[in-house]
Amino acid sequence: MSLGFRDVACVRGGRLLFSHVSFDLAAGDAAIVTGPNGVGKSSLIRIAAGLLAPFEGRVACDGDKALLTEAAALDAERPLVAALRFWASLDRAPDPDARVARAVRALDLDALADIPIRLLSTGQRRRASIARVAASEAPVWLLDEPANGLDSVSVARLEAVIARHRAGGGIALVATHLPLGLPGAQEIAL
Ligand SMILES: Nc1ncnc2c1ncn2[C@@H]1O[C@H](COP(=O)(O)OP(=O)(O)OP(=O)(O)O)[C@@H](O)[C@H]1O
Repeated sequence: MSLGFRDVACVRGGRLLFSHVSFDLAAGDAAIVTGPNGVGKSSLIRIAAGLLAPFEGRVACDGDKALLTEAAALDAERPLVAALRFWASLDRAPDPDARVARAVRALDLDALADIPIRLLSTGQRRRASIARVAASEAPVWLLDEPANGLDSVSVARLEAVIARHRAGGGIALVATHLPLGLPGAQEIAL
């Protein structure tokens, strides 16, 4: 699996946000996208996800992708585990229930399993969204500000989940303005 940007430029609303962004990520690699508000970090993640076309350059991705953005992308009315199972059952990987169970444990969400998404706190909902990505077991994770709203214990859990993903050969591309421990990650400073 791999994810590569070659001389990628991004234009939004007629304005050039960045250009000549190149990087290559292979199995086990991570990159952190940094820069001030409005520089284009979320836009870069959306380009990697295939939701936004690059203005110039090329993006190559070999492997299924899982995307985390500001929106939880979980059914607000469903209980947490049911909402996660909905997505997990659509993934290519086998055994959705086991994948959800592993992700729920990793994000310490067991006690909230039956609570509807709409009743979760900001940080709990963010942990649920991270669990959605983790449960997908997709090889390429695209995470936009995953640490937003998390307390320090949850940030440590997020770091551990990403580390395990990489140890299993996964790739993580992470936009963040908060410090995040991703050992050996490349920095893409916009
Ligand atoms: N759909 C759009 N149409 C026009 N301009 C847009 C659109 N979406 C985003 N922009 C602009 O693109 C610029 C970059 O936005 P983006 O969300 O990628 O930045 P960011 O680096 O992630 O910012 P932040 O740190 O505040 O999250 C901003 O000036 C924003 O207003």
